Amino acid sequence: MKLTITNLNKTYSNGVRALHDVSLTIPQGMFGLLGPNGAGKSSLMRTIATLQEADHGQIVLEDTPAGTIDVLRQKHDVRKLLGYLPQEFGVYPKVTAETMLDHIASLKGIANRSERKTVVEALLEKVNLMHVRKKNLGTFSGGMKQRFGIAQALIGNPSLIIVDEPTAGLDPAERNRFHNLLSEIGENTIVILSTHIVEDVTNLCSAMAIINLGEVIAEGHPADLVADLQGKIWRKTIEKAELEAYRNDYQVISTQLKAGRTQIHVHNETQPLDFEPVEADLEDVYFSKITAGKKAAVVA
Ligand SMILES: Nc1ncnc2c1ncn2[C@@H]1O[C@H](COP(=O)(O)OP(=O)(O)OP(=O)(O)O)[C@@H](O)[C@H]1O
Repeated sequence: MKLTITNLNKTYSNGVRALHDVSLTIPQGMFGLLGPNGAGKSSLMRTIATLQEADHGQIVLEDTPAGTIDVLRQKHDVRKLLGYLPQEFGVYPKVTAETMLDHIASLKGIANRSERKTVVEALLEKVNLMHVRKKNLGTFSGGMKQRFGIAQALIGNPSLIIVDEPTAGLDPAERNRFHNLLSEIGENTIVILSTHIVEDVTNLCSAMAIINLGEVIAEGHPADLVADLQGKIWRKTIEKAELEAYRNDYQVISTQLKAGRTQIHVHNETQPLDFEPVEADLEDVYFSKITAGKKAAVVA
């Protein structure tokens, strides 16, 4: 399977251009869509999930059991293959996990009661919620709700799974548990993970894109994007008051407070005076792409 997005555009009625000529090729496996708040990630996820219309452009899902699917037109066919965990996943607080999953399974077309029971129990085991299956969803922690969310997304063995910012607000242990869960999802599946957390992509994704202000600003394998940046990231500890001057002279991609002083990373082809080299990581890739965009925006 392969998902190909071509020149997708969306401008909301208030004039916000959320997607601008977005073109992406998303292969099987875990794909990370990384971008800051407001970048357009949810708009793109909702469009792929057939929940909102694009103004123009194309999305095609190839090599599915049902052949090639035109996502923007064959919505019903997409929904049969789709598992979706939206950013705002509301749960009915007074319903138990087991009852809610059973209900969603029946909505997804599993009509046979005992088959539903088997499916629901297997999923509750998988997301480690079997012991709380009789508890009301309103009593669940953020992490438990997200694990419940992934359980409902997995009903019916979807081959296209979209999870929109699933780890925002989770503590490190829950995030780790969620990562393990996602990484267990089958290999014959496309999983699109939308996030603003670089670590999510570092840990999980074999392919990725960075989106900002509705545009794709980088695409590729995380390791290749990091390799492209090696030898171009430099570090220096400065006084906070000097920051503005450094910003004027260099592409400062990130700042970090260390023992009351400020450590900056800059992106530069050659070593600036008094800076030391840094081994680049995906965070440097992300910030160098995002700040390059910002600089261009300021100049324009
Ligand atoms: N229904 C809407 N009507 C008008 N503007 C919208 C609507 N939905 C989103 N936007 C705007 O479109 C832009 C992209 O929003 P979107 O939610 O797709 O971004 P995002 O990357 O998912 O960000 P976040 O992480 O904050 O959810 C933002 O400027 C947002 O305010």
